[in-house]
Formats: sequence, structure tokens, C-alpha cells
Amino acid sequence: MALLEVEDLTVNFYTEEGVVTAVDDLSFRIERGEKFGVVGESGAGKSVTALSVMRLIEDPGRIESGSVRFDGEDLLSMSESAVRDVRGNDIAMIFQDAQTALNPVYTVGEQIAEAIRHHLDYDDRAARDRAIRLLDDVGIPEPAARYDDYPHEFSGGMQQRVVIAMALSCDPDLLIADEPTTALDVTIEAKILDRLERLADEYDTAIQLITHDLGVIAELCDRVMVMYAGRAVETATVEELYYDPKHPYTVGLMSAIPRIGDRQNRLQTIPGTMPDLVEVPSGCSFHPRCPFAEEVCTRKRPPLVDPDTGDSVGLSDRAAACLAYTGDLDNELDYEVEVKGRDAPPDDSQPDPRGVRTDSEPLRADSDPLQTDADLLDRDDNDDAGGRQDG
Ligand SMILES: Nc1ncnc2c1ncn2[C@@H]1O[C@H](COP(=O)(O)OP(=O)(O)OP(=O)(O)O)[C@@H](O)[C@H]1O
Repeated sequence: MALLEVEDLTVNFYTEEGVVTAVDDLSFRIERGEKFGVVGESGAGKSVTALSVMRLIEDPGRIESGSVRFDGEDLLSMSESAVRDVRGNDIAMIFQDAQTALNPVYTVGEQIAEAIRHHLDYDDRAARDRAIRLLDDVGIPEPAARYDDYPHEFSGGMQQRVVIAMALSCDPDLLIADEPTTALDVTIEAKILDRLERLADEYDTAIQLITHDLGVIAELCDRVMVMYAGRAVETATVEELYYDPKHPYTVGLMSAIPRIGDRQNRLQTIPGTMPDLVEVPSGCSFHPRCPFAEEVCTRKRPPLVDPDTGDSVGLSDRAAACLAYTGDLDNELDYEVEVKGRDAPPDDSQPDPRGVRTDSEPLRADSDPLQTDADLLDRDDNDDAGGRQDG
């Protein structure tokens, strides 16, 4: 049995502008201990998917249909108190902004110890010891001394480490991380992702990592789901996705990364923006932005199929939702993906995609206006030194 099985999930928001279908008939599965990435541009429905799994969708949103089975039990039909037990004990969630997750009036140690006492029924001494060990695990230097510091005495990167410690404090089976490193400097981001990966292995925790950045996916994940306008457009292992992407949107996301491009230079950036979800384009919702779109794409919605056979697929299988794979297009998709790693691959074997990241700039889709180099340069984070911030 998979750890998490989401089937046919549909979530609407009832806004003044109309009904927004933020998640549209979405299905996916996460195995125990698996690191599962969810990637897509802003508005793809990634966060709403995560909040639905935690059953945290609030007005004007509504989970219309589908099931979310965690360890075999459907979270959507559980009582509110049973779901509260699952949250924190079995599923933990961390967000981009560490500051909002930490209470400024308590020391970080007290906050972690409180979570441990609450969920694991430890006494004060045992909770304190476990909190210090967790601070050490996430890479806080001198954890026993830092236990008594307040959140504002930590840099942004160190605060996010504290949040990770708190999330792991109850040994959850699933950690949902929504853009956990987006607000951080890229070097600190790499360190935190590395630490997260090691801890997930050590604690045997599965991760659902939400990001707009394919480089972050390469760093951490085993399998990926690419989302567009509330739907999955491609699912694959990280290796498959990087070396042989099947959906034009995935190719477009990768082409925003300078070293991966296509022959005609047509997909260097994805033209246009995510559609208004009140009026999603007919047929394939990506068709207005797709360089390969044909007339049929404007009227026929592509199902997720096995790109090799065109057959329907199971929840964990390699799949793409493009009419190129159902025999509906007159022409073939014409692109070429070139991945240049630091080390040239021996003969015809493929390099590790994680190696791609190390040769110069980190892989980062530069189409996100929120994430500019200037932004990153402005942030003075003392994470490297692990020291306290001035002031
Ligand atoms: N509280 C809300 N009220 C109305 N619409 C909402 C609300 N929350 C989300 N939506 C709609 O759901 C869509 C998907 O949002 P979601 O936050 O899941 O996207 P995302 O892929 O996580 O993007 P981002 O990276 O910007 O968070 C949004 O475009 C928005 O239209």
C-alpha cells in the first residue's frame, strides 16, 4: 500500500470573478520514504493540492470530489479531530516563510520541545534532549546553547532549519515542504536541501516537495509531477524528466534553464502566462502557449497516457498529457534536449542530473519575477557562519 494516494481530486474556489478550479481531477501517489516533487509555475495548483492533503482548504474553497488516502484511510471522510491527529503526528508541513511558523515570544528550543511533548507524550527532560538532538541534526551549531535563543536571533537560513527540526520532531511519515528554500540564498538553499535529503533518509520520511524550480527537484527528488492549470501534465522519475521530457510544457520549463535548450531555439522561454483559471482554455489548457499546438489541441483535452504506447496509466507510471501521444497530432513534437553535466558522460551512459547543478550557476527557472538575482544579492544571510544576526 502506498503512503499517500490522491485520486480524482478536484478543488474549486468560489470567487466574485467566478468558479476557479485550482485542482482539476488530479491523481498521484507517494510511496513510503519517497521524495516526490511537484513543479509548475505560479498558479498551477501546487499549494492547493498540498493544503487539500492536509485538509486545510478554507472558504471560499471547497474540495469537490476525490479521495486522499493516507496509510489506507481517506482523510477527506475522517472527523476533524482524527485529521488533527494525523497533522503533526503523521504529516507535517513547512512553508517558504520560516518566520510565520515560529512564535517570536518563545525560544526555539521551547517551541520544538512543546511540539514533542504534545505529540509524543515525553516529559520535560526527554523533550528537551530530543529538541537539542534535532537542532543538531538540522545543522545548528552549539545546539544546547542555541536552545534558549529566540527566533529573531537566528538568520533566515537557520530559522528554516529550526522549522525543519520542528516538523521532524514527531517523526512524521510525510513531510510536505512548500517552497521551503525559495526565500533563501542559493548556497544556503543547497545546504538545506542536502540536509533535508539526509534527514528524510535517516528518519524514513517521505517528502512532497513543492517548487517552481526544476533545479531544486533535481537536487532532492526521486519522482516528479509537473502541474499546469490544476492538472498533472507529466509524471516521471527525475532522470526520465531531465533526459527525456515528454510534455512541451516540461520542455519549456527546462528551457528557462540556459544549458538545456532545443535546436530551433523556440522553447527558450515559455511565451505567455498561466491562464486565468476561471476561464481555462478549451482542449489542452497549454495550447495557447504551445509551439506544437494544432487545431485539435483547441478542442480535445489530452488524457495522461504512457508516452510510448498511448495507453492509460497507473498512479505511479511515467505519463504525459499531450495529444502527440494519442495519435491526434499531424506532426511530431520537434525538440531536442541537451544536458551538459560537469563531467562528460562515458560513452552513451547518462550523467547524474544532480551533477548538472554543480558546474556553474544553479539550475533555476528565471521566469519567476519573484526570484531575481538582485533579490538574492540583497539578502545577507549568516547561515554559513551559523552565527547570530547582529542587532
Ligand atoms: N484563497 C483563495 N481564493 C481564491 N482563489 C484561490 C485561493 N487560493 C488559491 N486560489 C486559486 O488557486 C490557484 C492555484 O493556487 P496555488 O496556490 O495552488 O498555486 P501554486 O501552484 O502553489 O502557485 P504559487 O507558487 O504561486 O503558490 C490560484 O491561481 C488561485 O486562482
